[in-house]
Amino acid sequence: MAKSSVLGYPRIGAEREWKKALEAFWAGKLDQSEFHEQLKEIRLNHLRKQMDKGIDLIPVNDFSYYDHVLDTATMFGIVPKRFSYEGGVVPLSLYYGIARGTKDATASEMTKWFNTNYHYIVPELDGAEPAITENKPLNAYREAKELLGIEGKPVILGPLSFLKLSKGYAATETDSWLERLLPLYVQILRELAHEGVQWVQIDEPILVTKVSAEDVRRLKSIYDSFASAVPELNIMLQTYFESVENYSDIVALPVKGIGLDFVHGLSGNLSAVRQSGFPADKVLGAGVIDGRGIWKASLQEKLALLKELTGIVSSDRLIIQSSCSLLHVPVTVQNEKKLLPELKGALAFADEKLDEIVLLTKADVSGETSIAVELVQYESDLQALKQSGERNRNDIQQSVAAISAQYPARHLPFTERHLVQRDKWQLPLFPTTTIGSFPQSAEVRKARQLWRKGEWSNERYAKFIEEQIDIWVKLQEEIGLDVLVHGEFERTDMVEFFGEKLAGFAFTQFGWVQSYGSRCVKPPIIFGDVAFEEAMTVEETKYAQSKTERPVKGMLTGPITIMNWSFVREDITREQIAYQLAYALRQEVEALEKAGIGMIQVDEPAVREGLPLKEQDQANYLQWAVKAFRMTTSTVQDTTQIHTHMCYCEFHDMIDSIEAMDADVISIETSRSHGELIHSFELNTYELGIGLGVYDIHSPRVPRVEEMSSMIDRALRVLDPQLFWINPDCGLKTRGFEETVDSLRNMVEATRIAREKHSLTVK
Ligand SMILES: CN1c2c(nc(N)[nH]c2=O)NC[C@@H]1CNc1ccc(C(=O)N[C@@H](CCC(=O)N[C@@H](CCC(=O)N[C@@H](CCC(=O)O)C(=O)O)C(=O)O)C(=O)O)cc1
Ligand SMILES: N[C@@H](CCS)C(=O)O
Ligand SMILES: [Zn+2]
Repeated sequence: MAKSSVLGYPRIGAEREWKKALEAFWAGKLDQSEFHEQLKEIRLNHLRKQMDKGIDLIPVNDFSYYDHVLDTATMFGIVPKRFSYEGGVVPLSLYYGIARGTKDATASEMTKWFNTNYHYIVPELDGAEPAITENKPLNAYREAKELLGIEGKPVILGPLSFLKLSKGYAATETDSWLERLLPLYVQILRELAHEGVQWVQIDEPILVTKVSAEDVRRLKSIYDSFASAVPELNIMLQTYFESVENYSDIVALPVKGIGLDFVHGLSGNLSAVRQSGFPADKVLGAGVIDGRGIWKASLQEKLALLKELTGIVSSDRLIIQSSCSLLHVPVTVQNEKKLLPELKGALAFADEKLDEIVLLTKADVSGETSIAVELVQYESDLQALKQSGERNRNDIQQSVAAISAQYPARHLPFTERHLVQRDKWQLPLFPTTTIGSFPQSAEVRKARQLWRKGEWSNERYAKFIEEQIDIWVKLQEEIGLDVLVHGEFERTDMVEFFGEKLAGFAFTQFGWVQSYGSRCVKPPIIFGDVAFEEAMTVEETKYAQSKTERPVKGMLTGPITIMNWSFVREDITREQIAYQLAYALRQEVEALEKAGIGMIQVDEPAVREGLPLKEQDQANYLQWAVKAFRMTTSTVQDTTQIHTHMCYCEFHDMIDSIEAMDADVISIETSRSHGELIHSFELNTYELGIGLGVYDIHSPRVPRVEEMSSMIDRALRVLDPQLFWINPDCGLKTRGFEETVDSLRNMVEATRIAREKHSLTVK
């Protein structure tokens, strides 16, 4: 008989109690033992929930105090050299220091977890002396067993993925690093086996990306050594987010189970299983319930899929599970009270996905009739959404089809636009600017809360926002910035804000997901056709511009980012959704221009994260993503300067596409990866305006002038000084007031020094 499982459960809690505990601890409002107690309570609640729902194999060690990749690194004593660490259990202060930076040391780089909006802390191997500091999976297993009687399934990030996601070593050192790490993994697994653990889930998501022959060899040697060290342990080699490359090598590995994604890797994995079969001595972890989407599954379709799979793998060798960890979806639909019934009826978050998994397993164990009622209910819920008027707006569909039939372009090419814009704007060498947001202080959030509750009128709230703009326009002038912003005080989140004003979106009340550390996002749901209804940003931008002679940049979130940071409908393609968004946002760009705003930034930080994991799908995605950006921005006059901004990922492999977006200026995150992006510009030419972020905004640490000067000097060795801008890495909404002002003052000072140094050499 099939069993049920999930690959991981959200950490944050239905009311974000995890986030609140972390932030209270950091703020000194919880002492360490209270903090541990609160987190334990949250962890146990999550395990209890899975047990009560009837999940057979419940994951443990998926919980984290910040991030599971950081946990793996610290479990092996891998701590960046710049922190003082002399071995042993990594204390919480150091753990959070690595993640968030300290007064004396910068934080580790943070980057996207594959193609999701979750960010992990990149382990730095350089100079590390790996040694086991504590067996975290074992501790988690013991806790679940002793306190709840749960026979947990420890989850561990596998060695190949861990190495591939780390930095600080040369490719030629991969084998020697593997040799150092393998005995540690073996020791962890031995202790688990000794404890009587039955199943261990070893995550190797890297296997869905292009894997070299060398890596396949490494994979074999890793799992051979595990098999000979702990033959009694059932290892589920788990993959997710796409279909595996090298199916036949993977299923030949000496492990008990192979976990495959039959949602996001459906066609590849299913055809591999169909063509090559599945080994008779192994268990198939069938990821049939979407771990990162929010829609109810069609149980009928899932049963048909499972029927096909059980034709190849007998039920007793099948585990019905989520396609990936449920970390990427909100906790429960149950508390949502404000959604349209046809929408709410079609949603499934983490807890509802547990129900779906249990239902499908029940159908396998007791026959389809045992879930007959649910089968009918699910189909009727999905039908109701399909028929919603919001999904069937012919006017929008026709306009978007007409506009997207042509390839959008500005009137003049950049080289000519650049000259016209130089004459118009008369900016100094190395213009300084910021990315858009200024600190969202407690006062700002409180004001918004009061307004949302109806305790503040629209007028009072608008007045409050204007006061914030006043303060920051003055401050920006006083600090000496050249291109100002209004500060985005009216915005909760850069996606949610726009979604709330466009047609076709819905918003949950509690649908939070972890983005990085304690920071969460509440992705909007694009469930209908998207349309512009009224100007969204003109009032605040115009107001800020009225308060200064210096240019104020208008600030929008781009179509691809809005799409990638929302949960989207699945009845039309992502490309179609992107064009609908682009058409709506173009109307906002035009409204800003009409209101006299001559610099407009269209942020696209999430372009990279939407890049398909399979190389063969990437060019097509980039082609329509670039087209959507150009649809948004290309109808403006030549003198109007279009900016864009990107952060949070590696961009070196997509510089050509970034250039094809044809933005007059891009500001791009560089500093947290310690300038690695600059190296890419040594290899690629980039001939549009560019500001490389000169300081990391994720850390409360105020960067020194010399640090920024050296970033600037390094960048100017490879970039055209005439096209170079100076700015922070990203928006400043998460920072405090004083550190922001001090950091910007230092940035302006570093710019002054650079201008002095370079003014003679630049014509
Ligand atoms: C730039 N990034 C973004 C990503 N994805 C997005 N969708 N948006 C992004 O901006 N992905 C990549 C990066 C990730 N970076 C961040 C940066 C910062 C945050 C963040 O600060 N998140 C906040 C929540 C933001 C928000 O919507 N705040 C609301 C308040 C909501 C709230 O907490 N309300 C309280 C009551 C009010 C109070 O007393 O504070 C409640 O409901 O209890 C607002 O401003 O009104 C966070 O706190 O985690 C996320 C990703
Ligand atoms: N304009 C946004 C971009 C964040 S990626 C901000 O400044 O917060
Ligand atoms: Zn950013």
